[in-house]
Amino acid sequence: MRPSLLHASPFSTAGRPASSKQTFQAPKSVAKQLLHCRKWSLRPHAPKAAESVASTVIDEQSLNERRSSAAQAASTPDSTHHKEVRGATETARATYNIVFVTAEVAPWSKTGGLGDVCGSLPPALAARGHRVMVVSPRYANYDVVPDSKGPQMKVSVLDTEVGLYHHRSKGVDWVFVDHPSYPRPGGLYADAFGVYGDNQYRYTLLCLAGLEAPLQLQIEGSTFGDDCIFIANDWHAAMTPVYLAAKYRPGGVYGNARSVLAIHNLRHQGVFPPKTFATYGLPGHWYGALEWQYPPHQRQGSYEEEGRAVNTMKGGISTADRIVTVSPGYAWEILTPEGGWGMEQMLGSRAYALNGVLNGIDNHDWNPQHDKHLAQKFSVSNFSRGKAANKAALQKELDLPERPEVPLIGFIGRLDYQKGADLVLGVLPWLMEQDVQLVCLGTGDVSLEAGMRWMENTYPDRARGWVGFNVPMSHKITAAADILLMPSRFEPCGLNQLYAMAYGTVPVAHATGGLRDTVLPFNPWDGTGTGWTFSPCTTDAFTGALRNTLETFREHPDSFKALQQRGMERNSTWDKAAAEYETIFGWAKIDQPYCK
Ligand SMILES: Nc1ncnc2c1ncn2[C@@H]1O[C@H](COP(=O)(O)OP(=O)(O)O[C@H]2O[C@H](CO)[C@@H](O)[C@H](O)[C@H]2O)[C@@H](O)[C@H]1O
Repeated sequence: MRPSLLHASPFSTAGRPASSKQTFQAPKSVAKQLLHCRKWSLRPHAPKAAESVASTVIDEQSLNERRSSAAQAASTPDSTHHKEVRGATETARATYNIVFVTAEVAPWSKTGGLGDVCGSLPPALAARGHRVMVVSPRYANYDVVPDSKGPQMKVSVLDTEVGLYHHRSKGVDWVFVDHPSYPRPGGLYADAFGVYGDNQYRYTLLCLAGLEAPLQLQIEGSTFGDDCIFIANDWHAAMTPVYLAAKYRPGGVYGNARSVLAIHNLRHQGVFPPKTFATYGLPGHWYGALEWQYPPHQRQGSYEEEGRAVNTMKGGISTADRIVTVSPGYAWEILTPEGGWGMEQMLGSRAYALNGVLNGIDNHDWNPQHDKHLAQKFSVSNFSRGKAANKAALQKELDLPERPEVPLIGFIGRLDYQKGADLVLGVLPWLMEQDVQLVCLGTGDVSLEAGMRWMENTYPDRARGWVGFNVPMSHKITAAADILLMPSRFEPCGLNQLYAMAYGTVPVAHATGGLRDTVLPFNPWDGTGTGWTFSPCTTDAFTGALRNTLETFREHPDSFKALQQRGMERNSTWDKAAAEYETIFGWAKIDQPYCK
């Protein structure tokens, strides 16, 4: 029986459209006020005295210790410059201590692309000579960190204590934050009853642990020190730049550090009732940096009070030194009312600090030459045979007629508004008349899950709707399919089209965000392109693109094969993105901290 798992969606809260009354306190003026309140605590009572327990409370003694350990760390080889010889010219490339703070990291935790990126960009940066740490929750007893050893250290944050488990692989220091609130029988962020009520608390702990780990965790004889670049990923980590600006810098720590807010999806902003501001332990005058005012027609009532809320993503946008999104196209779209989810004006005010860097893909996990999930591995030199073997294996596994000549179409993704699964159901009646096979894998919205089951029941000889989150199956579909559907309404980058192209599968995608940046439309006249794009995002436009795709598949097999080959030859490695991130870190270091 096929699993019907309730997939945890990464929504703590939905993002909402623009406010006409934004109340944002200019960070620089805040910084001036903060000069007068350097000593303050995140919690009213004193830290625990136990030696192994470090504290986030900043007092003069701990400040001095931190200053000296930062100076010590600065003298370790990792934070010095190293030289790279390029031909006859010797150039110095700065290396950085980089700290990712993220709610998920593959292979340990993943509900979507955030996990993939945070599992594969850090090793790419480490391979370029940087010292890299990734701080993420320990949702389960990961086997890389045996329980018997216990956490390497404990740190006091807010009103509690978290353990830090360290594991080193791929040149990266993976730090898992241990706290009773992380492991849950449901998903990472939600269960059958909805999103967890304490997500704000859980991810505040993560941000603070992410700021403490570089200062306190001894790794191979030294800490990362306080000259770091923090990459705060999405709303879960967006309080990292806020704390850096409101708590650490005014306390004399992390003066040389910089923060980068990485926006993978602006729709999810981490919105909570205004009264919860008190739980952050921030001085009252920082409320304005987080406050968000919704106009009456956009209020949902669940989080706001008279339209007011604290919005963690807004806090990140208003305090981070730099902002990065996961494609250049999306960096532009979030400055528009259509793509900004209410943040377009805030982001517009920071446009000079905003860049788009296209995601790469993990060249080992998502490589048809090494993929352990495939019935037959293949490369660009033998992809026709390899894909045919994988197609036959998938048809057999899913009990579909084993027909090599029929176009096999795939869809993989969250079943929600963003991914346009409803558009797949919308084109279904037409598509099912075209003698094709369709295999969908996804989970999310209950009505769309029901739609998938209805599809399979209605077209048992040509459609399969697998409701669940299944990584091996996603690899098998990507390898076996001839065509992959990505009718996303918006797509900050999108990884499935990149995986598809690397596996010789031709994407048919809505021309939006990262999809427009990566899927070059097929041009039959000059033989260029790697797929089909369509716009507007309607079933008619989608049908038109699919009609062209199927006609090319059937009537012009050589053109289709050339399309597949061009996709496989496309360079999607992380190295290019890692180099672009380096440039941005350099810009961040040249500038003064945005909030100090
Ligand atoms: N049912 C299922 N079973 C198994 N695997 C499944 C699955 N559903 C999805 N996946 C996998 O999850 C990942 C989803 O990647 P996307 O790029 O679509 O990310 P997502 O929208 O979550 O993330 C956000 O962040 C990423 C990373 O920056 C951006 O690319 C993206 O546009 C943005 O919305 C892929 O690896 C996919 O194969």
